[in-house]
Amino acid sequence: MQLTEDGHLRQRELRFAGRVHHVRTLGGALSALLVASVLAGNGAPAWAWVMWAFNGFAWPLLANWLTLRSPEPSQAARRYLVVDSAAAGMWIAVMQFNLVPSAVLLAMVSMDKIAVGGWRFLARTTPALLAACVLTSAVLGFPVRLDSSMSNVLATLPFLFIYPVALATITYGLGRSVALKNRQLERLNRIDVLTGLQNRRGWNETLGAELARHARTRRPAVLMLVDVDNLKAVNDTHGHAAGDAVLRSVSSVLRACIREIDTPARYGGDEFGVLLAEANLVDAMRVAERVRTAFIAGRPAQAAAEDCTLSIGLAQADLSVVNADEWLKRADTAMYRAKAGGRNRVEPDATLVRQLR
Ligand SMILES: Nc1nc2c(ncn2[C@@H]2O[C@H](COP(=O)(O)OP(=O)(O)OP(=O)(O)O)[C@@H](O)[C@H]2O)c(=O)[nH]1
Repeated sequence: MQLTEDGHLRQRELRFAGRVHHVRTLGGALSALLVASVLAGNGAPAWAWVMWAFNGFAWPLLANWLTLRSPEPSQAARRYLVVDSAAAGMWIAVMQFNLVPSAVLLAMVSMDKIAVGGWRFLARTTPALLAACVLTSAVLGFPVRLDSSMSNVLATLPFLFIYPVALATITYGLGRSVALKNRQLERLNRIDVLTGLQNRRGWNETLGAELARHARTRRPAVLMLVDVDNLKAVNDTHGHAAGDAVLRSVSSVLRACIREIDTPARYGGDEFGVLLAEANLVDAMRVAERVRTAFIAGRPAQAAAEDCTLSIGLAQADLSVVNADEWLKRADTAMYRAKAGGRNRVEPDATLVRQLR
């Protein structure tokens, strides 16, 4: 099933909300342990335990339920993260600033805000944390008991170890998937959608690399430029889809007629190219002839009806070819000679002609 742009956006928002939910559920349970150890040590009243149970175990479920019902889950998730910060501020005050649990709670709450939205998001949530902390402390009469007992420290350890590891695992996974998507995009940027061949951008790089190799090793290479004859007539008479079918059939012929080490590409609208590696002039002429005749043999009926054929120009790499543009220009000149000579033919560029004689 194909998703609309809105559908994709919502799915992305829901994935984000899902991640926030999992982290909050884990953080809620782990922080409940450290808060419980301080509450127990301080002989906290019943209302504190009710709030503890709600915040540690019911709030993650409620926040997730509200987030999923929201038309904008991502924004809702961020809103409830601000509530999390406020809750942390409140618990720090309720724990009477018990040093180790308070410091760890503050560090973890800050860490997940930075993981979600960087320092800006931390700055957005910190006022809520401070306000809740000051307000709660004021209501309780500003009690301060900094000492942390051994049981406070032990109850803090699971939060201290498990939470950062979980957060780092999620962050690493996200980083990997972004890197993977970037690589996919980079690949797609070099591919022609209609034919699946390399596009001009990718091919130009391939040509540059081949020229550099030639300068180093003097290994031969020939650039073959293929232009479809009369494609406009196919488009005009039989429609654009018929023209597309012709272009696809050219790409199939190219693939079928060349070797693994050769690189075919769609160079422009109805222009194709093949980099024939390790090929001399005689090899290249033979391949080009094979391409020309194979296309005629297998071309779609509409292409045959419009006398749609291939004009092919060849240019060999040599040391006077300084860059890919120069190489292409030579092949282009040869290809236009093929057009001028009546189309449906193969022409080598002028330097090759001299060698042939
Ligand atoms: N169907 C289709 N047509 C395309 C595509 N890209 C370019 N064309 C068409 O290719 C045609 C190229 O026209 P021309 O340059 O006049 O070439 P031609 O009709 O093949 O004639 P000659 O090259 O002179 O033999 C134009 O009609 C373009 O619209 C494409 O992706 N699909």
